[in-house]
Parts: sequence; structure tokens; C-alpha cells
Amino acid sequence: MSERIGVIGAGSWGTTLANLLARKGLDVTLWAYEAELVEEMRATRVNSFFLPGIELAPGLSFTNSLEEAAARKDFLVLVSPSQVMRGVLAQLAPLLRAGVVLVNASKGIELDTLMTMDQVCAAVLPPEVARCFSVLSGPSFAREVSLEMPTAVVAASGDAAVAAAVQRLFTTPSFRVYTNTDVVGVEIGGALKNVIAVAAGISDGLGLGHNTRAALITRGLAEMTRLGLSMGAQAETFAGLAGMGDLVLTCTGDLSRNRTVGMKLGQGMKLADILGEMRMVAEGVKTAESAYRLARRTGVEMPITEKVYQVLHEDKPARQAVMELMTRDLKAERW
Ligand SMILES: NC(=O)c1ccc[n+]([C@@H]2O[C@H](COP(=O)([O-])OP(=O)(O)OC[C@H]3O[C@@H](n4cnc5c(N)ncnc54)[C@H](O)[C@@H]3O)[C@@H](O)[C@H]2O)c1
Ligand SMILES: O=P(O)(O)OC[C@H](O)CO
Repeated sequence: MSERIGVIGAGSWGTTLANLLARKGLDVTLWAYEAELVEEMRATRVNSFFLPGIELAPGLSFTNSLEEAAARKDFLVLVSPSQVMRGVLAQLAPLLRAGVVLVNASKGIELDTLMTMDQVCAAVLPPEVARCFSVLSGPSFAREVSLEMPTAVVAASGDAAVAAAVQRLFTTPSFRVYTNTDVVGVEIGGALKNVIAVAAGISDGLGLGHNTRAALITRGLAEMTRLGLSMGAQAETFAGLAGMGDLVLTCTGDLSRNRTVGMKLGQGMKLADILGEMRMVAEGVKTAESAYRLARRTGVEMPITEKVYQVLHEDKPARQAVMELMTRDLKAERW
């Protein structure tokens, strides 16, 4: 392969994906928002800000210029946090050529507009550029991927040929990529699992047990699926890697930033203090509000999301939120 690839965002996931491609011998340019991070990666070939201890492959080059990262590329991997994606895309829009394959690897719902990342791309980019959109999602902690621990993810696009191209691009012996055509389902699964992971963290932080966590995962999946279906997603996507797969990982894995935020809340810390000591992004904090508002707008019942929103943003005590969830009206089990 002789593809030229730009990766936009040098956080832990952007750096990991760029490094995975460079390890395959591909020509990859990684754009970092922080100029000093570019200097550091050039000098040391390590991203100590976001991915310490992982050596970066020789074929990987670094830039603080979006033009250098994006111009004349065949694939552009978008890995900026979802709440800043629109601003980054607006700067990229005049630089992109028709036919470049866009790969969104960011997981969130924009707070101001309640749009998923495919919708933000369609709104900001010229139609001939936004057409080749795909989303890469699934259970994938950056550090484990960097250490080449076997991982399976999904590449979704409305155009099966684009999904197949992304599958070929990213596949390695330790990174297995499935294709899917349900962009909405994959976007919604990746975004909402972060909210449920905050809930699972709160439960763990309160000292509740495995029963509670299993209930949150299962009923969390039900409400994720309900919202997805109301937006045109397919139910089976939520049983797959971008749904249940990522939900299980993020609700149980100690590496999850979203679960960690929840744990600290459950232990009594204030959100502002938790976020104040984090350099990395926990997308579920803002997506909890996006999802809560989407649920109200669409009339979809999302009780766990509602309680996470209230604990995060309305100072509801975590124990009260648990009690309110447990004493809701009794009902039949259903999606
Ligand atoms: N880390 C993972 O394991 C992982 C795995 C899959 C998906 N993701 C998703 O990838 C996306 C990026 O997360 P990450 O973990 O790579 O980031 P990170 O938390 O490691 O780092 C934060 C990132 O935000 C960037 N940033 C901060 N302010 C910015 C601004 N104003 N404009 C542009 N960029 C800015 C930083 O440069 C850095 O790239 C998120 O949506 C996340 O959910 C992460
Ligand atoms: O660390 P988190 O909670 O942002 O999760 C990272 C990835 O999304 C897991 O698939």
C-alpha cells in the first residue's frame, strides 16, 4: 500500500492509531493541537503527554500544521474530542480534496447541536468531501492497542467499499476490523457507552457490587438501543462491538477515563475537582447532557442517562440517584 494518511489529534487514541499505521510501514502524519507536543515527539519519539512509555514508529511524522497533516491525503483519521471536532473540521474544510476517506474515531455527541460526528462532518464539510465518511469504533483502550494486545473493532460506512477500505487499512495481526453499514448505530453506541460507564464507575465508587454493575450494563444497553432505534439505527449493532462490546469494556476496565470519573464521583469528589486533575478527555461528562437532551427531545426513556446527567450536572447525590432508579415504576423487561 502507498496511501498517505493524516491523523488529526495526538491524544492517546490518535497517537495509537497513527502509530499502528506507521508500524505497518505506511506514510503517516500526526497533527497535534499542542505545538510543544510536536516538538517533544520529534525529539524523543514518545508522546509523554497522552501515551507515555510507547515508542513511536520511524514512519510517523509530526506537525502542528493542519495543512501539512491534511493536504493531499488519501485517508484522514479524525480523533479530536467530539466537543472541539466542529472547530477542527471548519479549519480542515478548505484543505480537503474530494475522495479523501474520512475515518471518525472520536466518540461523543456535540452538546450545542446534539449532533453525532457524522452529522457534524456533513454540516461542516463540502458534500463531495463528507460523502466518503466512516466511523471506527469498538472496545479499544489505546494502551492495550499500543501494546498489540488482540483487539476487535468495527468500521462503519454507508458505502460498503469505504468500510472495506478502512478495514484493510487498519487491520493487523493484533487489530481485527469488522465492517458494518450502520453508521448511526455505531456512532450512538460509541458515544452512549461512555455515559453508562460513568454510571458503572459511580456504582463502584459507592462500594456497590457486581449485581449492580451487571444491571447497569444490561439496562444501559437497553436505553442505548432505544435511543439508537429512534434515530434510525439497527438493533443488532448494539449487540456488537460498538454496542455491548465497548459497553462491557468501559464499564469494567480500570483504564477507562469515564469509569474513573464516575468512581471519583461515587467516592464523594466534586466534578470540577475531578476534571481539574485530568489532562485527558472523559467524553461521557458532556455526552451525558447531550444524550439526556436528545432523550427528552425524542421522548425516549433513558433513566440511567438521566440520573448520570443529574449527578454530574445538577449535584444530585449519587446514593439518591441509585435509590430513584431502583424505585421507579415496575415494568416488563423490554428494550
Ligand atoms: N483513549 C482511548 O483509549 C480511546 C479509544 C477509543 C476512542 N477514543 C476517543 O478518541 C477521542 C480522542 O480521545 P483521546 O483519548 O485520544 O484524547 P486524550 O484524552 O488522550 O487527549 C486529549 C486530546 O484533546 C486534544 N485537545 C484538547 N483541547 C483541544 C482543542 N481545543 N482543540 C483540539 N484538540 C484539543 C488534545 O490535543 C488531545 O489530543 C475521544 O472521543 C475518545 O472518546 C479514545
Ligand atoms: O477511557 P475511556 O472511558 O474514554 O474509553 C476509551 C475507549 O472508548 C474504550 O473503547
